[in-house]
Amino acid sequence: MISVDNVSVHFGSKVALNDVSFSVKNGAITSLVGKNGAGKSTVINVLSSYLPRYSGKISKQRLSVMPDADNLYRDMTGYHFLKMMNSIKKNKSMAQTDALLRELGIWDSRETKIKDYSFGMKKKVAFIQAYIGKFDTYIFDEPTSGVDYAAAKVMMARVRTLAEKDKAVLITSHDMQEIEKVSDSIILIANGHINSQGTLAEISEFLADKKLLTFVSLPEDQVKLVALFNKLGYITVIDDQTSKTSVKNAPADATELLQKIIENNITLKGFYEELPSLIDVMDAI
Ligand SMILES: Nc1ncnc2c1ncn2[C@@H]1O[C@H](COP(=O)(O)OP(=O)(O)OP(=O)(O)O)[C@@H](O)[C@H]1O
Repeated sequence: MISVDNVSVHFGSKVALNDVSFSVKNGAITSLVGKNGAGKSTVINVLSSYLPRYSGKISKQRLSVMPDADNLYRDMTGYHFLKMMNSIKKNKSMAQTDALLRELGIWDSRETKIKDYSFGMKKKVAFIQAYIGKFDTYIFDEPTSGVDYAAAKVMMARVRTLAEKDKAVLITSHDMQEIEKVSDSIILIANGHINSQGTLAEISEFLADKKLLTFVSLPEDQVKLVALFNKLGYITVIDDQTSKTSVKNAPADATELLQKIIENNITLKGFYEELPSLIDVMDAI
């Protein structure tokens, strides 16, 4: 668990974080999302104690932080470095490290010096270093940037395992689709302020006009369905290839609308709500 209350950070006259409050709960993946310069690294640096000067209150438990890929021991081999970290973290065996090296596809390069690794290979070593050991809270700053798709999937599955073990996990990423997929809670940061924190449904509430309620009808019923929606004053988006009709200004409770559809003898194959995407949210803040 991390609890950040009214934290501010100044770099000279520049206010990097302005009265920031949020929490990172156990058993969940929390993502910190914001544009370049929003304040994500400053949050992580202050949590990791790299920035000792701040005002406000931070409560945290034993923390493991993924290091910067360029801050690893350059002259050691990946394996030598991880063996050293494994022993510092008092792990009894290398089993977990070996498994991760294999899963992330760098087992065969383990005896190569870190300075001769590609950026993505360094990120993998940095991820493993943060992952091994027993901590309460884990911070992964852009773990998958520059990492191949297969390895990024492995990383995110491993991050999920930590949350399932009731650890608190904070990650950052510029990959909005990845964030949407993995996050239990999203913290939106903009210009050093926390804009909002919650699930995608919660943080996108202000974009209610972008929410769509989509109905899948029999192809022959679509014209009737569209006519009904128009009669009821709804704005529709029609896809006649898939027989999907979406309603833009749908009510929060669709019960009455469904009753009207049934009364008009229209057969539905399904209906579902489409939330605004995280990209829509980012575009709007
Ligand atoms: N050491 C520093 N000295 C002065 N200003 C700084 C320093 N570090 C960060 N800043 C400023 O603080 C603000 C927040 O920067 P930060 O690095 O936290 O952003 P970020 O969200 O991590 O961005 P990115 O996505 O580009 O990594 C920016 O305006 C940046 O210019």
